[in-house]
Amino acid sequence: MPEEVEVGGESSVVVDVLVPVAVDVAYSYRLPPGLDAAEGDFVHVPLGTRETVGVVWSREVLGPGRGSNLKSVIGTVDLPPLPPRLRRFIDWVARWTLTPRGMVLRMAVRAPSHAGPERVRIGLRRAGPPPARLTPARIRVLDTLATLPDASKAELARAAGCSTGVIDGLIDEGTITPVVLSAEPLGGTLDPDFAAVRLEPSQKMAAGELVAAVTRRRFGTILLEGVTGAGKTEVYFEAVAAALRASRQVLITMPEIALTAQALDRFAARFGARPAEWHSAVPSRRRARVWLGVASGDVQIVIGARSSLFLPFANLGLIVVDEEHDPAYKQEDGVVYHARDMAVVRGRLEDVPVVLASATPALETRVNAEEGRYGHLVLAARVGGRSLPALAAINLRKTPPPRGSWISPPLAEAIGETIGRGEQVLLFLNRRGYAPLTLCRTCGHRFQCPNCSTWLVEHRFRNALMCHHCGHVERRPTQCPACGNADTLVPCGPGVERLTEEVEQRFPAARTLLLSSDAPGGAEHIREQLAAIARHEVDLVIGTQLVAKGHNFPSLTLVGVVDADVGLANGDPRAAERTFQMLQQVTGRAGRGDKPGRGLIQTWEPDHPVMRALVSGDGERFYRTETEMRRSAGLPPFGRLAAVIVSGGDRHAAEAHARALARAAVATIGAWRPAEQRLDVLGPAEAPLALLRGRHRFRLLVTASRAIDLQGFLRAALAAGPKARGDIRVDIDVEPQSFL
Ligand SMILES: Nc1ncnc2c1ncn2[C@@H]1O[C@H](COP(=O)(O)OP(=O)(O)OP(=O)(O)O)[C@@H](O)[C@H]1O
Ligand SMILES: [Zn+2]
Repeated sequence: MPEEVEVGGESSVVVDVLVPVAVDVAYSYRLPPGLDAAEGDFVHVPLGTRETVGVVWSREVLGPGRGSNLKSVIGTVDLPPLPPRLRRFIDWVARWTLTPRGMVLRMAVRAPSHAGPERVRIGLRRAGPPPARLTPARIRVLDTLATLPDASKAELARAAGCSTGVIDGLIDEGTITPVVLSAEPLGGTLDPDFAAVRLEPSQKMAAGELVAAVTRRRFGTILLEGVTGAGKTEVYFEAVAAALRASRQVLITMPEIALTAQALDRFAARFGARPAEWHSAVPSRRRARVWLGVASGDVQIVIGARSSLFLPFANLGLIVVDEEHDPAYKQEDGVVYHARDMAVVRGRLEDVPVVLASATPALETRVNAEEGRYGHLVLAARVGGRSLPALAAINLRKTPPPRGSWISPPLAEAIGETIGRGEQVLLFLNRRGYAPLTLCRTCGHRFQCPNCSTWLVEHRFRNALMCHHCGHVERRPTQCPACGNADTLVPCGPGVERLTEEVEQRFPAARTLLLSSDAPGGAEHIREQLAAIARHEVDLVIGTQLVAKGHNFPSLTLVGVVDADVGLANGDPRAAERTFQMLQQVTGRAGRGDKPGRGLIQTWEPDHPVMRALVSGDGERFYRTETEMRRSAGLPPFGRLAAVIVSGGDRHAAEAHARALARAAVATIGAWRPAEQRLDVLGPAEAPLALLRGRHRFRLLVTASRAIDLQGFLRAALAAGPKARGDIRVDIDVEPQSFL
């Protein structure tokens, strides 16, 4: 019984409990006699007519007679308390993003509610002699099983390229048998000295700085910038080793799930065991175990996607944000936050160093380093004396591809040469599917998404037209729905599927592989494919941005960028920076092994500053001009930006609300803008994606000097505006990365 509660029940303990729903306040509850809960504890509380689990955010003793009108806490929950630093982080993120605190809490506590035994896995093993009748499919299954022991039925069928029926037949004959496998361990003991690499002098210097930062145990952000293939990973692994030696936990974030998978293997090679993995594709029971292990300190290292920032580390010692420039670090739905920026905040609250690693840092990060807010370590050359790939532009105006194809003669020639030498080629096109647009040759009808203002993308393998924004799918008809003519529908423009078709026609002898995030089989399948590329079981890889970053394919010597202009056309202020980073990354996959590499960039605009910077290798100049442009326009990081997106099912209602909000915001400016400072409200304007998932969208943009309290202003402006009624929704995006 808590000591503050007198037996007579005169004074009482009141706790403020934050619940994981869309509210900002923590509700007050009375602790009934006999029950105690401290700050951070999980408790059952009544909420309206139901019961929910929340977290005690604060606790106080009230004088006699007070608090008696409050509802009581129902009971405590057997989970480790949420550490105070994580609670402060949740408060911070909520304030920064203008999200109700309960929503941020929800990201942090969703996992442990799924605790329980992990589902047993059933794997297959060879059990008896081959069957009397051996078909080609059966032989494939048995061969595949020899290399994939304990595979599940679905995995084996996919890897062997047959139906599960073939496997069932082999089970019936007793050749294969299913076995129950125990849950995978969370990760073995990591050994900081398991397989240390001999670092080169420049790596050694950088690693020394990082190790010193880990040993100091103080917050500080360090940009680790090194050209592609400079060996940055090995460098930050030294910092990880230092944290392990000091018995402190490490968080390494990756922008994409496919990258975490590859990182796990590399990690195991260096530290003797795999760290824990954390992202949406990890089964929920397993995620619950990781969450609990992180809270108890048993899990030493987590490699995860952005949501891993909200894990309850008991004893964090280091955060590494790999590929820190990657736009995928921005979460665009639910709580809208930038994981790289929030990693720096978490590091500050935990008082631990944060390492941002990239070959092409975000302009913001560069400026932070130049202005001394971040430390800056540079690896100027590739390891092992390897040279960076030689880059050249292919002017599509001068040497266009033949009609109906996408590979220009110079690129085709280079591909032929490279494969002829027994080396690998990567063709990069950042467009999923077969064709980005389908139209009727007779009447000009274009297939549009019924819910979004976008064209439907043809996916030929699935025989479907799909919307990449809302997931709408329809069958590709044989007749035009507008004019009724048969066989008049034509695909326009290339996607990776169409490019693959061309490649297979033009290089029939090459072993070709299409790597796309929407292929069936998910992360595990992609991991197998990446490994097959690294083992040189493939000559020609066609891929979207999935292959652009982080990977190390030793035999790859030619990267062809099929359409370098794709990302430049939209009105995004970061379009040039993004394109530069993406092309630098993808061409940086070439020449990482023993043979030198090259990159050929197909473009209609060879004189564009981005292409010039790439080809001349003068990234510095590009960054300088971009930085000056941002500075003179007052754009981030030299000014602040927030987008307010008003949406609703009814176009007029959404527009009217956006206008009223804009008026209220403009009327609020005066009170928030000190003399000499800039604070402006622009719009509303119809969003470029005017219709998304059936909702009409209008955007306001708020721009301000750095010194302005942008969040304070937004809060005041929203409070002064009309209440959102009906299905009208107002979403705030602080420091937007997307302007759609
Ligand atoms: N000191 C070293 N000695 C030998 N090999 C090394 C050394 N450092 C790194 N390597 C190897 O060089 C390759 C490239 O290193 P790494 O992947 O760390 O580069 P990176 O800078 O992270 O590249 P990117 O930014 O392009 O992903 C890897 O195969 C790595 O194992
Ligand atoms: Zn859609």
